[in-house]
Amino acid sequence: MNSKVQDVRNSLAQEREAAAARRPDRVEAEEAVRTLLRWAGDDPAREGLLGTPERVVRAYEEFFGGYLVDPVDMLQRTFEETDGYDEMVLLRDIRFESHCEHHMAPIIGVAHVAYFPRSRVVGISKLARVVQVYAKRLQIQEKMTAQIANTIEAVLQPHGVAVVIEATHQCMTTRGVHKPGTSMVTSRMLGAFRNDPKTRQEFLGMIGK
Ligand SMILES: Nc1nc2c(ncn2[C@@H]2O[C@H](COP(=O)(O)OP(=O)(O)OP(=O)(O)O)[C@@H](O)[C@H]2O)c(=O)[nH]1
Ligand SMILES: [Zn+2]
Repeated sequence: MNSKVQDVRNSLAQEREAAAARRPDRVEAEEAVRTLLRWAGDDPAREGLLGTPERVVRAYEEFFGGYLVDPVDMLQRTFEETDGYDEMVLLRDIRFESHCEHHMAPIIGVAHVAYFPRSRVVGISKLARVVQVYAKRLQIQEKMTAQIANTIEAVLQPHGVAVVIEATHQCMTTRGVHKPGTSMVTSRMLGAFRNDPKTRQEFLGMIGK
């Protein structure tokens, strides 16, 4: 395993350990939901809300399940019999749901992920899985974009990686500044996508930009 991958792995393992140490138990988490229900002005003891803390805690396990998964593991199985395929591989319109770390409001959008294989290719679903792992955490879009690209680069060591994310932030559309219809676009280009304008153009053309 190369040292970049080892670095990514070590820091992820440390994050997971720290997260496990901080993690409250389920009873404590459910109590926190009751507190928020009272903060919203409602009565957690009324019939309709009795099961809500348990449901919210389960929903959180789903929304934030990405902390427990190692994205490096997902990219370990690669295939070498490609008959010399050395063009771009692009997975377009990977829909994702995330949550912003400022308001814990949904971020909903699509990611486009491309890479230029060196000698090995990865199962295409794994690119979508990497997006999903980083989405299922509290995020800002810039960081999520960089994490996806950096992980693919570190593990596959391709000639280049490009990630573009377009998303709607509900903290901007349903509260605060209230601007429905806005979307945020971020990109991270590495290797050939950063250095070669033609490659970058080809990629942007393929995702309709
Ligand atoms: N750069 C970036 N900003 C984000 C992202 N998600 C949410 N934000 C912004 O984070 C900022 C947090 O700003 P604050 O002023 O601390 O929070 P606030 O008082 O709730 O601000 P408003 O949303 O303007 O009401 C807001 O401008 C959000 O729009 C993201 O993924 N990237
Ligand atoms: Zn927000």
